[in-house]
Amino acid sequence: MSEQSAARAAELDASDELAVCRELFSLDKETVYLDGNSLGALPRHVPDRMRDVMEREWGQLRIRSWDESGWWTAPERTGDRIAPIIGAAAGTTVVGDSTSVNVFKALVAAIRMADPARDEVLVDATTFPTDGYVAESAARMTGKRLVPYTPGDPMGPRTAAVLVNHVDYRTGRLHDLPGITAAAHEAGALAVWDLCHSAGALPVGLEAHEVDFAVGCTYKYLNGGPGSPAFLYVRPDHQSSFDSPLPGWNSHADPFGMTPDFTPGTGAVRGRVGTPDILSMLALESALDVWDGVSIEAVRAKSLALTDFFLEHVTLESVTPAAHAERGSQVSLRCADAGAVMKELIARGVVGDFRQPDILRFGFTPLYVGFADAERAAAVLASVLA
Ligand SMILES: Cc1ncc(COP(=O)(O)O)c(C=O)c1O
Ligand SMILES: Nc1c(O)cccc1C(=O)C[C@H](N)C(=O)O
Repeated sequence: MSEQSAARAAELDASDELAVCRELFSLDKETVYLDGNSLGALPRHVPDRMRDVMEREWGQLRIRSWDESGWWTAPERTGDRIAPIIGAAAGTTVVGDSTSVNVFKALVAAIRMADPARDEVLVDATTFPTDGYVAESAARMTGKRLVPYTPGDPMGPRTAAVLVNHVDYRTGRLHDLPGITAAAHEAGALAVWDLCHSAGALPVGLEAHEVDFAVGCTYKYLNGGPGSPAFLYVRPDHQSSFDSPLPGWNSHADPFGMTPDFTPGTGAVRGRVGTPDILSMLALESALDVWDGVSIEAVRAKSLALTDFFLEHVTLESVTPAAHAERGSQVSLRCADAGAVMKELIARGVVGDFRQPDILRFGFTPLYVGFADAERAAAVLASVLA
């Protein structure tokens, strides 16, 4: 890579308003970390917070912490921290369970909300596998037919609901959330979005686009830590009719009434099921501090600039669209022997990942990845390929 590229990267880093955020994360100089679309980096302050959670809240206060340390309300409170990042209002988003489980809740609830005469459930033809598996089971359980959906396909009077990944995990293609949601509504159907690869990476605008349900994981661009709980969004005007297929005592209007009959709670709590995974939840809540004062628009602008820069400096074929409107926050390159090439990249300090059959995937997390990282990754890739 030329000195010119390095100088250009330095210039871009110098004028980057988000560059200061990198210091908030635990990273090492030897590594270019481009796998935040799989597991986000650790915000430096989280271990101290977790020490306090373990030693004081759990160790000393024990059971009292459900109230006194706010454990009981952590799912809604943490949901309210995520809501502005995905363009949602307070009280619409709850944190808990995995994305897979939340896909099940959202999709079955959407099917139950649709006209029962509608017999088709559409699922993104290139979906991340778990959504497809869950959708197949949800369709089978509700007596519907599962139909693969490619954005642009018509929806009609048979469509009950459509489930789409906002950003394709393999190619990094950004799907048209406003357009697909509007098309679903025009056809009389409900739209469910999987935001795993867009939450924290780009503006989503759930409320503005009247999305019915959305789910997403928090361990990628939201840096919640391995296996941190997912989120579930229910549109405000659907909340009173949201009929969760997994009602549990935590979604009951009066959990400690412990009555045999189920009366759903109001608002976001309906999306809860059982006892929340408090340690992971509180690590996530703490990790979200890095978003204080950060706008998702600034994150998007830097993400596009970073991926543009990287694309300009690589020679392999990109399967990630060149058009900004169709690009998430990753670059996926087609490469012969991609598995072995990625192994070598990692050995040389550039961490991305490999996806079957021939994809090198590089995730760009604007809060901690800079232009010098992109430049070094492209240079190391060129040397591995040579
Ligand atoms: C689009 C998408 N949906 C779902 C998941 C995973 O869901 P879970 O957290 O339940 O494993 C991932 C990544 O693992 C993903 O990329
Ligand atoms: N959730 C993961 C895990 O538990 C282990 C390894 C990777 C993951 C991932 O998140 C993969 C990711 N969703 C993907 O886009 O491929």
